[in-house]
Amino acid sequence: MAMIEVRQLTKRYRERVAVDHLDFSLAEGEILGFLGPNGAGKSTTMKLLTGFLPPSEGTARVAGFDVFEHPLEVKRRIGYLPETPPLYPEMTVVGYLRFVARLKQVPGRGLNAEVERVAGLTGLSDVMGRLIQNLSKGYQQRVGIAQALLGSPPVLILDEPTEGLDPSQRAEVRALIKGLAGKHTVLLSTHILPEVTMTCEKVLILHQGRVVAYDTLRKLERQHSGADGKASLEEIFIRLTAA
Ligand SMILES: Nc1ncnc2c1ncn2[C@@H]1O[C@H](COP(=O)(O)OP(=O)(O)OP(=O)(O)O)[C@@H](O)[C@H]1O
Repeated sequence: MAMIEVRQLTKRYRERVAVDHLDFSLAEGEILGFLGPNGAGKSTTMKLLTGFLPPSEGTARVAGFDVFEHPLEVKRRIGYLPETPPLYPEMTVVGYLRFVARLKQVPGRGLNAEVERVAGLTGLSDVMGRLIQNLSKGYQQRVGIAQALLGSPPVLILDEPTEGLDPSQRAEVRALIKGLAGKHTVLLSTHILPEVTMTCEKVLILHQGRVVAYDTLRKLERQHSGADGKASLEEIFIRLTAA
């Protein structure tokens, strides 16, 4: 069974078509690099998949549940890092993570251990008592990733998870995401193409709401290679999103 299955998914904001008859699916344990220039429709697709927005047309299923018919079943199976993480700046890191864990119905007895587990994974253990508003942007981003991982949901939807991180934090988060493969199904949106090359086997490139490439990275590179050798993901991206 596909863990994410999107069929003819379409979203219009008045006359603007943000997502245009999108089709893709992800098998269990796959990581899909979800790419596209600014305004291509990535965040809108992620909001449709997580039930934050209703579609204009088409269907989306997560773990076999229709996103719009069974929103609670879907939300229980998804960890979502939106473009702007939903943080409460006046809370401490530990207070916030415990709060989200309760919202996600992590059982009371295992709650502290689960908070510690995600804090360890995201490198937050040393800042648990600090107020979120006093953390650097990179650490705030880690808190956003940590809340998505709470409860170990089978599907993770990460909208630019390394945004605002410095190069070493970025490498850490990349390794973390790579480590999620196999155990979690991950939809990963990013503008950092080497990140995709390092973490994803499969890539989907959106342009003006439509799919312009959807394949394994290896096949795309082969397909776009010329006499001068193998095309890089960056070259492929620029070529397909130029118009
Ligand atoms: N609430 C809204 N009302 C009207 N138009 C919107 C709304 N949200 C997004 N759009 C438009 O829909 C299109 C897709 O936007 P979206 O944010 O999904 O793109 P994106 O690929 O995530 O871009 P970025 O990489 O800049 O985050 C854009 O043209 C955007 O202006």
